Amino acid sequence: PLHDADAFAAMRKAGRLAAEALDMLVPVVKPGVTTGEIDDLVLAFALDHGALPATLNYRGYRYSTCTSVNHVVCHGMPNDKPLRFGDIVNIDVTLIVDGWHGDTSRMYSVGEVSRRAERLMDVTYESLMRGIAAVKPGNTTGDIGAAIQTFAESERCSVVRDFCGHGLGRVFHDRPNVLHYGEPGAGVILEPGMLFTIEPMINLGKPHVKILADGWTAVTRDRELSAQFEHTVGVTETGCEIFTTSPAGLHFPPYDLRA
Ligand SMILES: CCc1ccsc1-c1ccc(O)c(O)c1
Ligand SMILES: [Mn+2]
Ligand SMILES: [Mn+2]
Repeated sequence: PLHDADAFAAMRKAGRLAAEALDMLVPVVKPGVTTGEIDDLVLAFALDHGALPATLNYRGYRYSTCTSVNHVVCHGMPNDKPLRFGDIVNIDVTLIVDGWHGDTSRMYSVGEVSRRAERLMDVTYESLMRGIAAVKPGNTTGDIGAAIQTFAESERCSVVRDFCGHGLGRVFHDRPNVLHYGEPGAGVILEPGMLFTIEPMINLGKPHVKILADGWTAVTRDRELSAQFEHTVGVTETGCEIFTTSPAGLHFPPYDLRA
């Protein structure tokens, strides 16, 4: 049977709103703004649109976003520290719309950033898109991970192993786990109707991560830069549909704010 049309319609709505929240932040993310202010804006955006952030009070996490700066790999907590010229920051938003989850994250450049930071963000975005290109019925989650790992490592970057993509829908996290590394043909066979995220974290240095004393913040052990992009996708009869594409075409930096 065709994949569940009602679920896809609901996921399009949730995914689009989460992408619009990230678009809204493009003119906001600049030197001097704090990640706490960014978090407040996303909560207000969600409430203004009748949505709720999925991370708020999720497993004791008390924020509407994750804001992961420079060598923070993921789960960076919003705080009162101003972003600095030259920082790169991942902002991760999951919005619940009519009970359905749209989960997406993007990188933002604060002012201008180094060529190596630019290259890392480009490699990470391309890694995500290579993973998405592997999504079609009959392929497996291992094909997704192998595509990401092969490309990232061909660019002399490394893949974080400690966190993975995940099934979602009316719940935030479900099976299958979607690893960002692995062997072709391994894992779960993809079928039309499956809903999951792909959210590779790519490091300039070694893959190793440690969790800070706050119990959330994951950082690279070697303190080298890390980047992440995340999309929510649905498997169709012929491939997949990306639910979290930027309606404004603002996929990755440097966003041309001069426009
Ligand atoms: C901070 C929210 C959270 C807490 C435990 S895992 C997690 C999280 C954060 C971003 C995500 O994209 C995700 O799938 C889970
Ligand atoms: Mn996310
Ligand atoms: Mn996720």
